[in-house]
Amino acid sequence: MIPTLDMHSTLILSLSVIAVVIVDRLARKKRASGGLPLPPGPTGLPLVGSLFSLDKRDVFYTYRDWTATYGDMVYARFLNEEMIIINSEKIAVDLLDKRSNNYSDRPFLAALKPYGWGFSFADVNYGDYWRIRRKLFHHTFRADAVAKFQPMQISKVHQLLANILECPEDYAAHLETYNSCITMSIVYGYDAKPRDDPLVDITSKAMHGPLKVFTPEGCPLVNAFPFLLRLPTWFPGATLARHARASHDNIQSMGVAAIPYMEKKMINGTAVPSLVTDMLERLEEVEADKKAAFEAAVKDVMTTTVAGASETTTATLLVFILAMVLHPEIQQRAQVHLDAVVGRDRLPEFSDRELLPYVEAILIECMRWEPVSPIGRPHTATESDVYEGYYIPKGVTIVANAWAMSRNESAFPNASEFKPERWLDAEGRLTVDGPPGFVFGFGRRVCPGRWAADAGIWIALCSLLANFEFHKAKDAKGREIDFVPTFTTGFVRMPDPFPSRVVARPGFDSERLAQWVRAST
Ligand code: HEM
Repeated sequence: MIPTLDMHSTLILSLSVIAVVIVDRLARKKRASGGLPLPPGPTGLPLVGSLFSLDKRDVFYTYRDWTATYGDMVYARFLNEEMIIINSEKIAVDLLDKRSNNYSDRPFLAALKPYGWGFSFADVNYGDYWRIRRKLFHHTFRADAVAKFQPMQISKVHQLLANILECPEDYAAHLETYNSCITMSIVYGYDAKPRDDPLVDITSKAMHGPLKVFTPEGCPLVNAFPFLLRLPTWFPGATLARHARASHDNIQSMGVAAIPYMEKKMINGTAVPSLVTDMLERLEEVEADKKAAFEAAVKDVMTTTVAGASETTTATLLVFILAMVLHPEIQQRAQVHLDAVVGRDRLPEFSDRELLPYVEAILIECMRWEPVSPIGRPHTATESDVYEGYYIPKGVTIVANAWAMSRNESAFPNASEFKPERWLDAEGRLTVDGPPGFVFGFGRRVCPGRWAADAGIWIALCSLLANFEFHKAKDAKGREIDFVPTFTTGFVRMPDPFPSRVVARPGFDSERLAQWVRAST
């Protein structure tokens, strides 16, 4: 949510400037469209467009509701930003996947650099600058490279189980620590403490908050009034500038926090394989005059990785716990499967995965049921285009509404229900080989961290199910507390805290865990 802005005095002046810009842009578009119509959409108000029609918390509801009136591809304007919202997976695939040479760019975000997020290759324009960074990232995170992280992911899962045994009510914080520890290990080879680790804390502080300004309703506002980001922080009403400065400082601290650790490890020869060591090996092959650019790209990749991984995986595991609390029968059924395959005298391993289709279906259904990235990341059209007779203007922001796609009743009957069986045939075999495409985005910008994410989520989900039960919390009279789930807002959406109880399954305690861990190493 955008911080409340004290900007009435500047608003009128700025609106008149925008009015000129809008009139000019619309006139140009009319001329360039060759008479073809824009996709249908709400008319909106003069100047502000449809900005005030959006759901205050979750814009994807409004976007989806527009489908009933305007169809699956909706054109809307927010201030001077034009947007095409895609509510169907087929259209998203047709445009963002099949015509990815035209739809791989990102829209301009005025807040990006002032907030300290200039490092993020997830947000830069499509071109060589992005390509170099994505290639470096891919080198460490491609499907056939991530298996090398499995032993580390297993050991972090053991820590997660120990943390939850010790303090079950703090499971959300333990999940966040689990994911941060994995990311720190992959990026820096850093062995984070299971609790209160300084580097994890710095990272968490840097990641929380700024994501909320990079929202579809936030961006047009900030893009239209970029000077608000640059006001002196002492200026009355300079809330946005203060937020930006704080975020910038936090990102700076995060960027340098791991360096002393890495230097020490390098000097004494104890650095473990990581993205950084991978990159340093490659640095040796880089020509002298290109080394500085390569190092800059590596720094961007490191920080983007930490950012990309920061909330998404935790959010998915929280959705899983929510689903288990709401559906005890599904939880029990999964535990029967787990007990049959893993037994009750060891911890789950990656090699169990193929034998656990029901657990796999739970994971896929978690990702479909409440997509943690409900509107993905915006793309933009590099050149004007035509789709099914509609004109798509160059530079228009394209939003693929994953949440609407997850609610497609013809693909997912009773879509708002959590039903792992939708991914299984009558014999209990999986009918798909992964979550639906909209979960991880589209085309050349599709999430490149999905294989690492998938492994980290699967082993945690499986280990938690095998060893804990998830229930609704009880009131003073011992009755279960019913609740309606609510979710955070922003690019990453996760369940708000809900009344729950996590208890170890019979026979599982710290002694047993220590025994199993010893036996598995
Ligand atoms: C459940 C977990 C995750 C989900 C649901 C998710 C989802 C997404 C989505 C929807 C996008 C935008 C795709 C598009 O533009 O169409 C994205 C981009 C990205 N993700 Fe993920 N992600 C997850 C985990 C991760 C992890 C663990 C990492 C890092 C290790 C990561 C790194 C990135 C990066 C770097 C991009 C930007 C790609 C680019 O612009 O070229 N993600 N992710």
